[in-house]
Order: sequence, then C-alpha cells, then structure tokens
Amino acid sequence: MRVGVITFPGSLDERDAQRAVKLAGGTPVALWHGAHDLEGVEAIILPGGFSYGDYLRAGSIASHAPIMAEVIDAAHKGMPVLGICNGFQMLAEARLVPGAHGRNDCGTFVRRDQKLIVENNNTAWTKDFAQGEEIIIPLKNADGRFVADADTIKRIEDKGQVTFRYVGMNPNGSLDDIAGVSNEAGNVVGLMPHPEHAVEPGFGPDTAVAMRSGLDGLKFFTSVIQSTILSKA
Ligand SMILES: NC(=O)CC[C@H](N)C(=O)O
Repeated sequence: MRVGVITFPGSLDERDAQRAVKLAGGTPVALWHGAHDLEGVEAIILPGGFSYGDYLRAGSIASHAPIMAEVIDAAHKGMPVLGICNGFQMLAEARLVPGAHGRNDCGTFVRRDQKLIVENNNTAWTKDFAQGEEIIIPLKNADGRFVADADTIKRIEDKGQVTFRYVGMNPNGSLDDIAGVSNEAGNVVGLMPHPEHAVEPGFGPDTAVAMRSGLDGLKFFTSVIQSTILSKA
C-alpha cells in the first residue's frame, strides 16, 4: 500500500514518518507541498515540524499549500489522513478535524514520553489498538494546547471523536486532556504526540519507561494498512 508523506517548508519529521510506513509494511511516497498530485497514494500523513516557521499560527500557512486542495478533497471522499503535531495543527486549520491549538499553558516547549489512552479504536489509524489501551508516545511541541468552544467539546465527546487523551499528566493544558481527535467519519485523525518516533526499539520510549517495547507508535501505521486491505476485501 502506498502512503504519501507531504513535505512542507519547515517540516522536520517526514523521514521518520516514511520509515514508520516502511516498518509497518507499506510503501512510503514522498509528496511535495507545491504539487497538485497525490501520485495514486491510498493514505496521507502530514508530518511534524515547523512549517513556515509557525508564522501567523502553527499550521495555518501550510493548510493553504497547493497540495492541500487535493488532500481536503481526498479526505472528504474517505481517504485516511493522519496529522502528527504540526500536521494536526494543519488539519485543524484546514477544518478537517475540530478544534484549534494554543500555546502550551506552561508557556514553553515541552518534550516528554507521554502516556495516552486510546479512547476510540474505531478509526482508520487506531484499529490495531485495543479500546482503552494505554500507550507511550513521545511529545515535543510549543503550541499543543487543544482548545474548542463548549458546544464543539460536547459534540466530539458525544460522538466519540476524542481519539486519544493524556493520562497521568496533561502536558499543555488541553481541554478535557484531549491529545488527539478524528473527523466524524474516522478517516482523518490528528494528534499532538509523535507515533513515528516510537516504531523501533532504541529510538523511542523503550525499556527505560516501564519496560515497554517502544513500539506503540507502529500500530498507527499497521492500522491504516490493515483497514485499507479490509475495505477492499
Ligand atoms: N513537533 C512539532 O511538530 C512541533 C509543532 C509546532 N510547530 C509546535 O511547536 O507546536
């Protein structure tokens, strides 16, 4: 399965996302922000980083990049799209997922191995997790505070669109401890922590943290490959 990873000016983590796709058994395809071509991919990842230097608002300028017209169209037609950190900020700015992002409540950049609970395993990117599974995924950002108006929070809580919640501590002041959300259909998921940094032992939150494998992030990528194969069966 071909999974596109889009590079924007200021992206940082596209190589790691491509590597995660490969480790999960997929074929990563490098896509360019300025193109109008998804090159026949069946899923898309918007990677982490500092697109356009986080000017205006993080993710805002990138959400208007040429390729985003194709991404928005494909997402509305059901293509799986994952936004990681800066990619999550882009999804929110493009209105593909609800909510917005503000500066972390501590006022500084935060980096930590973060415990999350999987609140909804019925999305294209979470099917390989158990409902309620606790996982550890690295977090690193400055503008990670998830915000939305009260009606939106109620709606996404009621409809199961809160995909991940922070456990143990809330690293940025996100409302309802929300770490990740999906669109209503469940094909588009955005989250602040970085699953592509937890796909192999020795390069993520492995044995030092509660003797875990450091592989919790891999299931995002195997999930989308599995769900795409199953949708064709
Ligand atoms: N790791 C990232 O993707 C950083 C996201 C964003 N630029 C922030 O600092 O909030």
